[in-house]
Amino acid sequence: MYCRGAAAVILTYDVNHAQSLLELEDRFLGLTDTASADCLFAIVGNKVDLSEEGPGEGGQEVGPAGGGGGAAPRLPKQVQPEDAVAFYKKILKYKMLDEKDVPAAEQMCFETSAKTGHNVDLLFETLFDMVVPVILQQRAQGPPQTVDIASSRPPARTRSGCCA
Ligand SMILES: Nc1nc2c(ncn2[C@@H]2O[C@H](COP(=O)(O)OP(=O)(O)OP(=O)(O)O)[C@@H](O)[C@H]2O)c(=O)[nH]1
Repeated sequence: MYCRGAAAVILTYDVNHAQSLLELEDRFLGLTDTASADCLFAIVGNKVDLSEEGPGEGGQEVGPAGGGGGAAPRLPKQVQPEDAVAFYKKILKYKMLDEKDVPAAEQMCFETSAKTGHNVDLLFETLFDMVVPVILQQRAQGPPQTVDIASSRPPARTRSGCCA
């Protein structure tokens, strides 16, 4: 229901939890069936701030200890970028889309941290840069997909009924 007519879908998993990527495929991919035919898909591995290989608060790389300073111990990263790329390619297959007609997998797979903000702006700016021109073009070309009830005229009064 939420995906109906969607121009872009962001599928998010936890980089420290391999099962979360599998669940995207098993449980959530089918939910995108009602998205628009040329819908864009972004695959987002979140919570990189918790993983051993992830960036620190300022975006710098840190070691397994989490950069010191009492930070939570880092977790071994369970999902690698290439796993996300493979999942993106599975989506294209599922949607019967040709790789030539869609943005490259590497462009649509991100690793983020909602906690530190790492790559969050990049994710949304990349998607908006792709989606907004498409939406503007659709609006310019076709009739609106919604009905403006404020502009519709009231039905003409007709005389009817048993006493008319
Ligand atoms: N460290 C860290 N915690 C996060 C991040 N994003 C979300 N969380 C935390 O993860 C928990 C679940 O976040 P939700 O936004 O509810 O995500 P969800 O997909 O509904 O839940 P989960 O499947 O449990 O991750 C919350 O405690 C969040 O604060 C992140 O990038 N880094």
